[in-house]
Amino acid sequence: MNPTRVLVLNSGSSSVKYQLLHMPHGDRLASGMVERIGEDGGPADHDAAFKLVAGELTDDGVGIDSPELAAVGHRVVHGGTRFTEPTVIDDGVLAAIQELVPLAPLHNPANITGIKVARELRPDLPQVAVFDTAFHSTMPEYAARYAIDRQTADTYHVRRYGFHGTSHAYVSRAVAGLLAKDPSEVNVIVLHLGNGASASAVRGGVCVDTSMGLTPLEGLVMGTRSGDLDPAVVFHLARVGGMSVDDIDTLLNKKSGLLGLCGDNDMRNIGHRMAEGDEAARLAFDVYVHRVRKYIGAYTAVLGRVDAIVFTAGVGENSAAVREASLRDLGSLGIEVDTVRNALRAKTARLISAAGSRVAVAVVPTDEELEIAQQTYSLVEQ
Ligand SMILES: Nc1ncnc2c1ncn2[C@@H]1O[C@H](COP(=O)(O)OP(=O)(O)O)[C@@H](O)[C@H]1O
Ligand SMILES: CC(=O)OP(=O)(O)O
Ligand SMILES: [Mg+2]
Repeated sequence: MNPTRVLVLNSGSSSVKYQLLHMPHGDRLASGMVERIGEDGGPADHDAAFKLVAGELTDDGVGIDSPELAAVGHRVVHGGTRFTEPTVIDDGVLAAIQELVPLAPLHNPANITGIKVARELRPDLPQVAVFDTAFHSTMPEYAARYAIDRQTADTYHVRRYGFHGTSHAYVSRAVAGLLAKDPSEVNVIVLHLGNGASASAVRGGVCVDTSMGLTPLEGLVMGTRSGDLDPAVVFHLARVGGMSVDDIDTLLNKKSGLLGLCGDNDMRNIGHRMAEGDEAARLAFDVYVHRVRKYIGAYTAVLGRVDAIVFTAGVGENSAAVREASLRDLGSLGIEVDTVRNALRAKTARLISAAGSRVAVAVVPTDEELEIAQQTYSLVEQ
């Protein structure tokens, strides 16, 4: 009997999640999560978080020691142009992931820590990297290129890479299933609204544009990241504000977005504050939603025909208010939401569009861990 279990480590900017899955069906045997890394009440950093995770993994029941374990699958956020497929990690691959740290400073170091921890626990197992950037590698060059000097861009690898690709891939395929269609038949706008947030335009199962860029800073308003802004804001803050490049980096990545606008990066708290008439929370919400609407309009034009808009990740799956405000009065684009369906709380994939809506609107819980497990298993099974 070949081993049929896969352990998945998914570390994001503020959390580490793990799951043990039984393949090929993907039944979940164990799971856990460490959250609020670097915040009050949470572990100080990803090293501390992985110590906690390693402790749980060596406990009875989770089975890091199990002979049934076939591989460990790791979410790796930045794969550059080199990694567009799931990859077995050797020292050369690890060094390449390390070289990409400047392009994903909040993420790749944590992914490397996870790889090292898993290697130490099970040096005998294949460790597989599944890259956030991979699904976006199919973007046409005119979508991936920034309009700057080509030679400079090429020398410094400056281009749109896109992130959350594992989620965009999973969710765009799942929504096709919900519509009883093959992924190749549907054009989808995916809105991954978590702590990090990104939109993508997926034509027939292939990504043709996405909102995140060289790094996971561009695009939508996020928990602590600004998303799109005039690049001259950076020069202005340096020249007139006297801020260093590192200060500005920290400002835009960690002190902006919802947090910068109203002091709160959690959409739940923002909802409570809005209910009490808090003006700053209302403005943060309005800025956030306005940006989502702009990307829906942009990707509608990019795709030409849109079959489905799908919301996923913490905010997208749970905030009926964000979904409602993002799609309000878009009947001219063929988008009509059923307010009752939208307000229902559920943990399953579901349609929330009105019966006559030309564009289907759906909520699909993302499952990056299952997607990583499947990609990992199909690589090591051969
Ligand atoms: N019930 C809810 N209503 C509104 N927002 C929610 C709810 N539950 C979670 N969220 C939002 O989801 C965010 C986290 O999303 P998640 O996808 O788990 O983030 P990440 O994986 O990027 O760390 C939180 O910041 C919170 O604002
Ligand atoms: C790429 C990215 O932003 O990831 P996360 O949402 O986990 O921070
Ligand atoms: Mg996430």
